[in-house]
Amino acid sequence: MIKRHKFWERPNWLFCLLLPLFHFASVKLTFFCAVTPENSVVVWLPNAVLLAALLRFRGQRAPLLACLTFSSDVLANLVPFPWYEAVLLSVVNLLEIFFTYYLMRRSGASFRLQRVQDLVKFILAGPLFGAMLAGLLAAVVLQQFGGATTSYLTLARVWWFGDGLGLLIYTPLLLAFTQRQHQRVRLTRWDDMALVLTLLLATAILSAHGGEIDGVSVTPTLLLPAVAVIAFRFGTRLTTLFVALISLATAMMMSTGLKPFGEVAAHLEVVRAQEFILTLCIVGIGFAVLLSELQARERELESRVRDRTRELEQSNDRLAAISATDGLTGIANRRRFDETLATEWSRARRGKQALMLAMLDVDLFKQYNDHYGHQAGDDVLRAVACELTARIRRSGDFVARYGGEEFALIAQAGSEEQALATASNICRAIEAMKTPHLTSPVGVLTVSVGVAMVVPGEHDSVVAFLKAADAALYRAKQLGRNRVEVADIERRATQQSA
Ligand SMILES: Nc1nc2c(ncn2[C@@H]2O[C@H](COP(=O)(O)OP(=O)(O)OP(=O)(O)O)[C@@H](O)[C@H]2O)c(=O)[nH]1
Repeated sequence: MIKRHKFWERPNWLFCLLLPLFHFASVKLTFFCAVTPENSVVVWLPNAVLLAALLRFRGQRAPLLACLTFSSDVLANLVPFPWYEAVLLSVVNLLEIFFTYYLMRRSGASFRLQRVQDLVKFILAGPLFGAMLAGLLAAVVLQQFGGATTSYLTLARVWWFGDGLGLLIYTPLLLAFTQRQHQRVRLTRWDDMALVLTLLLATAILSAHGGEIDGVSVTPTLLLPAVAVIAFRFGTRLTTLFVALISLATAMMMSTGLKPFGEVAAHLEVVRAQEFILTLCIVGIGFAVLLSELQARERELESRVRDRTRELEQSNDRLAAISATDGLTGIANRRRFDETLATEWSRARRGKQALMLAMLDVDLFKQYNDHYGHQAGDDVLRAVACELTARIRRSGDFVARYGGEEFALIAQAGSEEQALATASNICRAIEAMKTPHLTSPVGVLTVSVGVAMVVPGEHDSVVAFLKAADAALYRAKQLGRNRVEVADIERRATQQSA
């Protein structure tokens, strides 16, 4: 099985086999509906087959496709015309299609015909100029070789309109059914019924001899509002199909002598039918394409707004992360620390859990800076931050740079002993880094730590908690540095050297 999207990538062998068959059938169908002695037809469908193929495949294998449809055109024309006339008329058809294709390429129109501007370019290139050229040439052939009795201008006009309408109706129809539509129309049972009723109404109107149904005067113009509603409700695909069916029905009724446009001369009847179908096309297909373009623009706008909102959210997230991060060490900053402490405080209070806060300060850091330089001081702060982060074990634990050479650790601790052990470990870990500090009595870089631990109660405050940890840190400094002091929150002094 050839997949649908693959099938439409390039004209493959299957397509090349089907194209002339389809083209031949379309010529036969069109002749079946021929109404004038010169074989003038209301709508000439076959040219749209090759044009749609050229547009769909963007001109790939154009000579091959042209040869295939030319052969089928000549073959089908051999029945109503002598061979030289059949060949000449097929050449005219080919010229029309390639001239249209050339004009569309030159105008830069998208071959998908899904925007109004592309549809307008297509109408100018095909139904207007391409079909007009064919009409002027075909009328010469019909008069010179076919011995047609109708005037040259009438022949040219009927041919032009027939070809033009064929291109106008069937090219968008064939393209619509061979390419993906922006939006799929889901038909309800009511929609199906409305479509069938409209087709019945159309049949009744077209078979009313351009006159009356049960005393009510009706003309085919009555179908215009119906086609407008179809375009509004069902999109390009179904509208072009509907217009194609109506045009086919019109031609067939004329060919069977039903005279939907009243008792008028044959060539005048063709002209009236063509004008009616032209109006139907402009209203139906034009409206459908306009609506589909507006809907596509709306979708594009919505998707752009979605993209922009996502970008904005991402940059907001980035900004939030930047505003919560310390630029030098890359860990959380004071602002984030304040937020986290407040959150953890509330959580611990709700869950009646113990909360531990450790404030760390690098010892004799001014002297370190003075001795090793500010840059080396920065490196040390980064190294301490790195070590603290590595020491965090549980997911709820949190480390921040509180300011200057001071850091803070928030953690859940089961007991005061645990909190003390954690702080002591950190203290020893920093000393174990063995960062030379010649102006310190220890000879290496050390930190002092003040620890506070509490199960937050109703009368406790986070500010007092912070102050207690700070006071413990101050005590650690006073008592000789490189040590841990535990805050005396419940008036129980605990002291431990690191
Ligand atoms: N290199 C560097 N130094 C900083 C930074 N922030 C603060 N400092 C320095 O840290 C030093 C802190 O000095 P002090 O408050 O006197 O404390 P200390 O020298 O560590 O003495 P103790 O705390 O009593 O052990 C000052 O010299 C500040 O300039 C920083 O981001 N980078």
